[in-house]
Amino acid sequence: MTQAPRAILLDIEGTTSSIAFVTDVLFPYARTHLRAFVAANAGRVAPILAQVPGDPVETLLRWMDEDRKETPLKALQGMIWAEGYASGALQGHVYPDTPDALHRWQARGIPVRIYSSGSIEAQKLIFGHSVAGDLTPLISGYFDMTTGPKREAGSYAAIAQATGLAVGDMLFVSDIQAEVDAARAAGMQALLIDRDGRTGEVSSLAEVLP
Ligand SMILES: CSCCC(=O)C(=O)COP(=O)(O)O
Ligand SMILES: [Mg+2]
Repeated sequence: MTQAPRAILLDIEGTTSSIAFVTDVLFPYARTHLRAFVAANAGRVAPILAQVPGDPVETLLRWMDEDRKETPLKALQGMIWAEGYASGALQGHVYPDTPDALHRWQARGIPVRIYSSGSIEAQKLIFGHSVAGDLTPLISGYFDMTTGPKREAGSYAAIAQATGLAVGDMLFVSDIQAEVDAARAAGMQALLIDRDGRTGEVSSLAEVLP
């Protein structure tokens, strides 16, 4: 029998927040502001651009078109979004059941952590400036691709080790089957969420440890 999870690990895009917010709002915002941001912040972005082959800006634009989960791209997107959130141009989308679930799990003493392709800075921004207010006090930790790719079992083992929990005590929720499969291959509990209610094991976080 599967034991009750002692901690929860959540994906963002398609899980806590809508895919449309990421693809139709966040990604275009970063694309539109990339050139001006790089020009205005040459010193700050130099270490990031040094990790990008070829003409860095052209490569970053191509990576954006291909939705590549490259660490330098994710770092730069996070820096550009920071300005958007600070100015009020961006507000992080979360489904209404997301803050409800975070409060419910906190009341039960179940810590919640995030694992997303977005940089840790970008993760803190979407929850810190969300449509439901600042949700960061309800989140115990953040993991991004610097821990490892989301479709590799080793990443989930590394997250469990970093949190000091047995991997089987954690429950991961994601809208991507390959991520759920990787978590299960590591021995983590996992649930596939489909916000459209078609193919997932759940369609809302209200169904996760209700
Ligand atoms: C932190 S919000 C932006 C998410 C992002 O950049 C992305 O590529 C989607 O990542 P996820 O792993 O949450 O599906
Ligand atoms: Mg996702």
